[in-house]
Amino acid sequence: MSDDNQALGTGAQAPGGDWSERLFGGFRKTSERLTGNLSGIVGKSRLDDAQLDEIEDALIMSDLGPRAAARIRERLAQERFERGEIDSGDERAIMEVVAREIADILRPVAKPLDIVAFPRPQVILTIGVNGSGKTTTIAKLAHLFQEQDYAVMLAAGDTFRAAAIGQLGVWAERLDVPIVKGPEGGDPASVVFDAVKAATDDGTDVLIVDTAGRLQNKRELMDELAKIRRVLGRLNPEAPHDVVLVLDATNGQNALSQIEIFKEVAGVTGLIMTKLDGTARGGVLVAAAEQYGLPIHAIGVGEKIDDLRPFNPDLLARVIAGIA
Ligand SMILES: Nc1nc2c(ncn2[C@@H]2O[C@H](COP(=O)(O)OP(=O)(O)OP(=O)(O)O)[C@@H](O)[C@H]2O)c(=O)[nH]1
Repeated sequence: MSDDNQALGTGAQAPGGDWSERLFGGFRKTSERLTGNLSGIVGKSRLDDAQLDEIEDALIMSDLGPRAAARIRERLAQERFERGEIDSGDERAIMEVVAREIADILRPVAKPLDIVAFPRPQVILTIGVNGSGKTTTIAKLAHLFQEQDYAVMLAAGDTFRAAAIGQLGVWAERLDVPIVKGPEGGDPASVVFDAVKAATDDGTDVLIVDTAGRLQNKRELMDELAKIRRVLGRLNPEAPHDVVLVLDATNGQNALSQIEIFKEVAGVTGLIMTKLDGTARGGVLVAAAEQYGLPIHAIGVGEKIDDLRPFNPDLLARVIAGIA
């Protein structure tokens, strides 16, 4: 088992330079944007109200969202009050405060996806718009659970597009995990029914279900998910145990409206944010945590099978603030 995946399962930080280097590399653009936005402000004058306003605006411009920005501003104002004056020229001291508040925002939502369902299988429904990285994330999760010695099965519940079924099939073959699929245009609920039956009969620990993410037709999506839930419930009243929304960080604030919609139509129980590598919009992770308080299970920082990282709030906060 790799350190990365062990860490994801336990929520702890894995040792080893490679792990952190890749995480830092992934978040480089986000932290550069944040520090870039702030560097024109801090160090200019005393940390007065006007400057705090500018810092708040810069945090909003860095995708952290108005609520997190207001919290950070408040914390800076408080520290200035308590400690006398934060030297505004001391960028490091300011970024330490920023990181502390971000960590406080992220800590309550850090929750690894643990396999605890009894009876098995634990059914994880994955949802998200096309292109969010859902299929890749399913593969990464399957790999992670395999590494933890769980028996994994996939269900190709996105019967809307042949490509989606095919892509998941390729991953299943590569990972050597069984997959249950139906014909293109078939009934997703019937695929899910077959999958739960097969997983139960085989003593599978985790069943990861792909679903179609057609947000353009909310009603249809809602009906489809409701039907999947009904069918699942018939076989196992506890299922689905998890409804994981996969979000693409490069969508920035749009990712937040997706949370809003999917929460309403699908009863989201947790988030995985992907493509945090190579985007300057990683601040949206903080906005999502602050606004919705939904558990964040992991983050995607690349296209490779082990590019799913644990959600480590303290480390992430420092990485985002550029002081890790
Ligand atoms: N850089 C980066 N690319 C990613 C990440 N996760 C997924 N991708 C890529 O994003 C693209 C879309 O990923 P998919 O997994 O196919 O997304 P999907 O949501 O299933 O999309 P559809 O197949 O269109 O339904 C692929 O090229 C993936 O390799 C990530 O964390 N980082």
